[in-house]
Amino acid sequence: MTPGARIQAAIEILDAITDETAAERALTGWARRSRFAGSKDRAAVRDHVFQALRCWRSYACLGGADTGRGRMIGALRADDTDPALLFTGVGHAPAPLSAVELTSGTPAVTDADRLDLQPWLVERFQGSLGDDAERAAMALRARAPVMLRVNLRKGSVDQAMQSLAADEIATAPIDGINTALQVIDNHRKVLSSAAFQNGLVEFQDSSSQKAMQTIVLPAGARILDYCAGGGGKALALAARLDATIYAHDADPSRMKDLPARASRAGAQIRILDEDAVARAAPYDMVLCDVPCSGSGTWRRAPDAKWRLSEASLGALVDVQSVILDTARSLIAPGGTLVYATCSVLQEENEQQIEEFVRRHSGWSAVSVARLPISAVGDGFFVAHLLRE
Ligand SMILES: C[S@@+](CC[C@H](N)C(=O)[O-])C[C@H]1O[C@@H](n2cnc3c(N)ncnc32)[C@H](O)[C@@H]1O
Repeated sequence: MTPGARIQAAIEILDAITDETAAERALTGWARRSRFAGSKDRAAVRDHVFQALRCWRSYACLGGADTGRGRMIGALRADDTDPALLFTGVGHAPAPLSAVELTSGTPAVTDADRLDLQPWLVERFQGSLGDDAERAAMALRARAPVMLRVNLRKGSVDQAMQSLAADEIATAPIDGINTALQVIDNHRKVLSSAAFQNGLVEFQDSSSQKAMQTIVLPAGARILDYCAGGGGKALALAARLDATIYAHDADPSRMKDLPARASRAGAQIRILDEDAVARAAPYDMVLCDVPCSGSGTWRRAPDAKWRLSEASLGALVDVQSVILDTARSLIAPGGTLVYATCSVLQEENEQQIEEFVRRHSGWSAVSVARLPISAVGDGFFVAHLLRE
């Protein structure tokens, strides 16, 4: 496909997303209809679509229209590229710019347009992040880094870097996180690399790695990952701690890849259903990596930034507090409840912790940490609650 044809494909997919089709579904639908597109074409079209989703409002301003076409015109202008170079009408490229399109389009002015946030969320985002709000919102407008966690049970960071390099994947260590490697080049080769296949590396954002490193427990401790999902956090704990690790999720299908991931990593993780969770209680530590708005990770899943509503945020906050209250009863005296979100919003973070401590006597927050959205990590929140 020519660069222009890729833009035209992105325009069509963005229009489908505007019509309420989920981004992944719109991309898959296009790929299925476009057998002529090679893997590089598909990757390039996906990149266009995801970048336009990150900058949905500001690109529409720059392009002068709230449409897929307007957004792709805006995307090129944001990149200091003259859209006329690609909107040629030749082959499968988009039609040339009309007289109106040539003169319309202005830089974003309102906070919602400039920061690429929903208008109702701007104040809450600013209230939650204070002086960091502008920088954080801008960081969410750019592509996320690709991060790996080195499984130190399988080898050192140097060995991981060498093994990945042998598969033509360039990586760089991250200061202050002794397991994190940023993929600099060829990230699409990681899945088939020897280092990944042998369990020496796993995909995991550096903030999640850092948050899991705050958990220190003696050998033999019993840990429950209560919202295990794909098991990324449980695997990070298994790689560091000589503990017995259990995993549970209200939706067991979310854990379907966990046995294979654990076996690659050489880790033992026992999956428990709801009854088994209660039978195996109490635990020394229960990790609640709760469902959340994902606002710290919106550059990875940018459509979630536009799907969140005040009502759905409120429902998430309710689910989070129910999970906290349930997990509390599973913890042994002297044990810890670790609460984590990949959100930067106070109502999902500090406020949840304050309200939990207010609701339940005998519990105290012994540490609360916010990890910022940065060039090397997602926004993350982790709090340790001690059962006295
Ligand atoms: C943020 S994700 C977990 C991600 C996972 N820890 C990881 O590292 O890959 C939240 C998970 O919580 C699960 N969940 C939602 N409500 C729950 C509940 N009431 N009890 C337990 N798990 C729940 C969801 O199915 C989802 O898999």
